[in-house]
Amino acid sequence: MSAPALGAPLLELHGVTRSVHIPDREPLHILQGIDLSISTGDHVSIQGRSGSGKSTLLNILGLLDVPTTGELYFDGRPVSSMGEKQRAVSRGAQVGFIFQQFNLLPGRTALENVMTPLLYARGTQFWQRERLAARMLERVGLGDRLREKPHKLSGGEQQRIAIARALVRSPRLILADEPTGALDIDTGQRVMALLDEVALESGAALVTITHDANVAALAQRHYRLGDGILNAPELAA
Ligand SMILES: Nc1ncnc2c1ncn2[C@@H]1O[C@H](COP(=O)(O)OP(=O)(O)OP(=O)(O)O)[C@@H](O)[C@H]1O
Repeated sequence: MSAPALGAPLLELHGVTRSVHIPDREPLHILQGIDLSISTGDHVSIQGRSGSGKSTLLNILGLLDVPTTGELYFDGRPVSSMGEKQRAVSRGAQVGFIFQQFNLLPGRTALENVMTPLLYARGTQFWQRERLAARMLERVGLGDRLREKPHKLSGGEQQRIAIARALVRSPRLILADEPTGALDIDTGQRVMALLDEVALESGAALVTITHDANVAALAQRHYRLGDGILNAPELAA
């Protein structure tokens, strides 16, 4: 399959809600009718207070969870028509995740960590996994630390390994959940600049979830989530 043109819609949400039912209590309506369109090459940020539903939305965007009502189209395909297995396959091939606490495997080297998503890949990606992982680590400036284990590296370096791991399968969508939350301000800014650059270079869409207004402001479109509703975007200056 050839790569999609930049600017083509990758994710479309129409009236997406998410509610949870807790025994003996009123249902909790976490997301209340989200409309959102994200294209390849976009960098979108979503800012919101703790408990506003950011992780719930991220789980839906990343095919980890499904809307209660409404529809999510991933690459033109309604997610409601996909079974759990199909969602898992699409997620593995098309979505890269970056977390606040890096979530690296502690006993494994930088290279082994970045190779992990390729263990489930098929064809060339599988056979060339060591070369692809080394190339990604070089791209994030860690070409000389391939055999290092995470505990020997700084927070910023660990997050760069996580970026390499998220990008190694050339996903169409990168979801970053508080990517600078465990870093100091300067390191966080450098890591975000790198993430922005490598995402753009790969043609992926980048969605950054953050509490931090400075991190949010790096995106082309900046949304706020509050009371389960997504506001109209603020465009970057
Ligand atoms: N499965 C669940 N059962 C009960 N309540 C839930 C469930 N999932 C989420 N919630 C509640 O829904 C609200 C939104 O949760 P969510 O984790 O999406 O918020 P968030 O914006 O990511 O918060 P934070 O920034 O603190 O991580 C919270 O009040 C949370 O307690």
